[in-house]
Amino acid sequence: MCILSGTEIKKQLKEEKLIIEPCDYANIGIASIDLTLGDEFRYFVHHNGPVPISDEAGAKDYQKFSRIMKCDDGRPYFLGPGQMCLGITKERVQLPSDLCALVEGRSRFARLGLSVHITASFINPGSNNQTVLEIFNASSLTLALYPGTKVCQMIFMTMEGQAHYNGIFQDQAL
Ligand SMILES: Nc1ccn([C@H]2C[C@H](O)[C@@H](COP(=O)(O)OP(=O)(O)OP(=O)(O)O)O2)c(=O)n1
Repeated sequence: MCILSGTEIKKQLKEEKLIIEPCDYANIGIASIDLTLGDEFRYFVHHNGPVPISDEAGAKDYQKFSRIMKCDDGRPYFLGPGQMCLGITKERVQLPSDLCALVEGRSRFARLGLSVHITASFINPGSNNQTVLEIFNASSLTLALYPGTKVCQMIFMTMEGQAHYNGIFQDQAL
């Protein structure tokens, strides 16, 4: 396994091996690219009874217990202490079959208690989608999430062998 440097990320983007849309080259760091927060958030609503965690749970199951809020015109989404919501990156990332990726937070926001995923950091080779973020506020403060913020970073790794994701989250919406 090898992590791509910023220079290698730019090279693969120029060769259109790796596709990120829209792509701002200024967001490429020394070994990752920052991705920005889209303007839709999914929050959970009260539900009577337990929600099953089982292999039969489909991609749409969590949507039954939730609602979408759109935050346009520069308005933030307010995430209270201990609350969780789903967000989605503005960028669509298309990985070739010999690259996989990790989505991770940025240190400056982690220090404020913001987690951009809850134990789901892995992006499969061949994935082609906007990344859904399982955002959690671990602090005692209310956090204001602004669409367009470079909220997370993606790290790219080469595969030993090739594989192509074609699962339920391919081409997903929030
Ligand atoms: N924070 C994350 C993590 C993953 N994904 C997307 C990209 C991954 O390629 C895809 C599948 O991820 P997992 O394999 O972790 O998910 P599941 O095991 O639930 O789904 P599947 O059965 O399709 O593998 O979901 C995402 O949008 N946001």
